[in-house]
Amino acid sequence: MSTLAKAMSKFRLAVVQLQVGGVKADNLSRAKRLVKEAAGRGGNLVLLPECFNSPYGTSFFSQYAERIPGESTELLSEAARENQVYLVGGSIPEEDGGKLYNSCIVFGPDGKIILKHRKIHLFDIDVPGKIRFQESETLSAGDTLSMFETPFCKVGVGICYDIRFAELAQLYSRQGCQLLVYPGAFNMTTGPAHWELLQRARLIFIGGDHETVKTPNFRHGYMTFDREAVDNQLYVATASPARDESSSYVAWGHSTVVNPWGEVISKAGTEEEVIYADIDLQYLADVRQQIPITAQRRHDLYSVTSVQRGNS
Ligand SMILES: NC(=O)CCC(=O)C(=O)O
Repeated sequence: MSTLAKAMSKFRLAVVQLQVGGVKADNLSRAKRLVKEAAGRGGNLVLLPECFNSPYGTSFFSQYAERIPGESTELLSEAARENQVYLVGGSIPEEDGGKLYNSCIVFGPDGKIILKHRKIHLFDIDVPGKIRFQESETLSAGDTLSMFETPFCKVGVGICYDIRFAELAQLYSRQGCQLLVYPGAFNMTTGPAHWELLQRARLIFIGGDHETVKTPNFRHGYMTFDREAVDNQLYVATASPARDESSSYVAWGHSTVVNPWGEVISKAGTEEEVIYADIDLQYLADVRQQIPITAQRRHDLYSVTSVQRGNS
């Protein structure tokens, strides 16, 4: 492997576990300060939490919502450019066409917007006596997969509840993503039960040695798998807000990075902090060689079929 290839086979991921309060300006200035801190400690790609600029709750989305570009995204663009980092801007409540979305904006090191991911799966759950949350009461769902290229690897983006849907991660992996990032905000009920488990579960997929995906277009409600080989072992990173017991929605915390072997390689506590993980793509390749699930797929027994939603 050439020296350049070796250099590009590793990069530093920084995950900002941000203390989020009710004053947007304070959240933004804290976020900008910690992005700078992350870059100063070698972060090449920086991840912020879900709803990093405002309290997370259906009663807050409309009050804190912004158009994009707007106050929060312009600050993030500046932070990405000033620090020369890829910045996955957590998420913010977005207003567009009279609708509200939970939106993640990704910026390149030049500060330009690379993509916008609108949360595809809205967080609607009801665990009697524990938690009831219905994002769909105020938010609309996105309908597009979101991936971006970096000089290091291809990255797939989901927001929090999106992590529960293996099909999304599988589509990302089949499209060649080697890192999945999820700005999130699990809670004190599902956090201890599922947060880490879901991240570790997203790593390994039954490889498709003859399948990949034409660029799926959710707008037409279908996913099509064609035949081409890609592996499905990846790094997974999640960013949570710091825990605030006084807030109406208490975030679990414990932002985490998991490697392709399923090991937790970096994990935050519950306070505000930045955690770091050195992503080694040669290691990912080694794991894929050691557990060659792609080549072992039993196409004679099963295959992945297209999904056609009712409407076209
Ligand atoms: N903000 C979210 O989508 C929360 C998802 C969550 O807590 C879960 O259990 O899933």
